[in-house]
Amino acid sequence: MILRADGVTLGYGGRPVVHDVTLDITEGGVGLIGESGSGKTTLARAFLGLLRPMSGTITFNGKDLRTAGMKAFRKAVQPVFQAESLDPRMSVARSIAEGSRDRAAVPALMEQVGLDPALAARRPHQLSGGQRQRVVIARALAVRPELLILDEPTSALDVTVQARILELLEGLDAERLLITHNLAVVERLCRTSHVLFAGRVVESGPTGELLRRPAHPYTLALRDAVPRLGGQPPVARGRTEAAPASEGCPFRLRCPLAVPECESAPEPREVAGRKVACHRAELVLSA
Ligand SMILES: Nc1ncnc2c1ncn2[C@@H]1O[C@H](COP(=O)(O)OP(=O)(O)OP(=O)(O)O)[C@@H](O)[C@H]1O
Repeated sequence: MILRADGVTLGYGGRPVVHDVTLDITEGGVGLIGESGSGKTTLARAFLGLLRPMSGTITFNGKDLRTAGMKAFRKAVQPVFQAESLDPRMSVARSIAEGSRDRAAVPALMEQVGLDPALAARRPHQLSGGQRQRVVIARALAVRPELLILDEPTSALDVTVQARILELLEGLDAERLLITHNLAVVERLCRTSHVLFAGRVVESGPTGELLRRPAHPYTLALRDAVPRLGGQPPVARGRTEAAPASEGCPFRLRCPLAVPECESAPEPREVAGRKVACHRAELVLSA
């Protein structure tokens, strides 16, 4: 299964919020990382066929989503959204079988995601947060998808429950596209990551390397904003509140390394095994 965005621009009411994104969903998990408002969910909605590109194409097995057989696509690509999306009036069993219409498969699916089948008659409010998230995952798995699109699947959960859900997700056969601002989660579930800033992919590459040795100052800022247990508080780099620049490099008003050259938009280029849109990538790598 191949899902690909090619030069995709997305927006609402004619106003673009994601610009010219090209990326493939490759094996081993793909992460979309970026702060709130960077366009992660918008891109995920387009990959689910829920939002049409203003320009560019999304292809599924080589066919434009606009003309691909939507029935096969809807089965192959399933969303795993936050547990709050469960219908409060539906029992666990009904929620899980909603897409597949196969009630007989429910007990096995519940066991697969670590839920006691005895909970089948409960409503969402009678479950813990972790149990609700398992229902959401079982519901997606019910149609045997090839790709799961996960939007912050663990962010509402406490750390120990989060760890168990991550274990469950790691063990599934389906490929995954994961949206998160949690770098530890993306490192665990995604071999490849794309960092979004202001609706643009600013850096792409192998997740581990990208986080250990960022080449874009925004990736560096994201990584250093993660408080480390027992470590120093994060150092504020640049002006963290500045709005994205509308011309040139969008990050330049926040960037501590910006130079006049950054007033012209950087083209993505290959540097140290990843793709990065920054005039100063070599300097960032040597930091
Ligand atoms: N339905 C909508 N109508 C108009 N603008 C929208 C809509 N949904 C999102 N936007 C805008 O699109 C931009 C990207 O939003 P998006 O939800 O994709 O970001 P995100 O990275 O997923 O953020 P978060 O992590 O907070 O979910 C934001 O500026 C947002 O205000």
